[in-house]
Amino acid sequence: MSLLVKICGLSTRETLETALDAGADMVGFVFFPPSPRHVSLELGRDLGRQVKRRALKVALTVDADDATLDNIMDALSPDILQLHGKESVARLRDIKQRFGRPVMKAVPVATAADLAVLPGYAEVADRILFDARAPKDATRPGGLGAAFDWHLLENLELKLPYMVSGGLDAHNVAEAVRVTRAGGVDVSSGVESASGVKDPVMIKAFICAARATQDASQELSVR
Ligand SMILES: O=C(O)c1ccccc1NCC(=O)[C@H](O)[C@H](O)COP(=O)(O)O
Repeated sequence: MSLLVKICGLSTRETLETALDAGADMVGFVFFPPSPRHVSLELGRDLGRQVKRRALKVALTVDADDATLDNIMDALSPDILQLHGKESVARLRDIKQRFGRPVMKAVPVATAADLAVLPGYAEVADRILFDARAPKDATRPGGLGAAFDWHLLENLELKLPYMVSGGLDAHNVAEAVRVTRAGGVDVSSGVESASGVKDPVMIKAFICAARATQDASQELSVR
């Protein structure tokens, strides 16, 4: 199974095209106004049309209500709903039933105790995104460019696919994959020249570095 690469927080046609051309498997759009990467429904509709099924469209929300999700579904028609707030297992079940899309639940990680929520989410979510737990005074629950201790996932046994995120960049993504054995990687800050400003060169470098981890593991497996 090849490594899934997600570029999150895309908000311009140019950088979206760069991510698609470079082979991103998932492109994430943030619908959370306090974020520097927030996209309006109109922009989300426009960027969504540009994807043209070249990658999976991921709508990222934080504790969004049904009306908000309805509007996002209409504008973007996302392939995956990424829930990055305090959504309960029951809320996940409700969202899946109501909107009929796969759900990726973000799980904030700071200590091993944070993994206690996994059994409940694993019953409903389609995928887990491990991210660094945001500081208490943070203005948003993710996209902060901070890594967590990947060794907390070293012995993880999870029956559903998971991605690792939080402070990744072209230089550390290989180590993150090696330690966590994640089937996917997700990045936002690590491909930006400034907060919310995606950098095409950094996007290409990240995807290249992520793909190289596959080549390395395939070489090992054929030896
Ligand atoms: O990216 C944001 O601004 C954001 C805002 C609110 C909730 C989640 C957010 N991002 C979630 C993501 O999926 C990020 O890619 C993930 O947290 C990793 O971000 P980074 O550490 O900046 O690479």
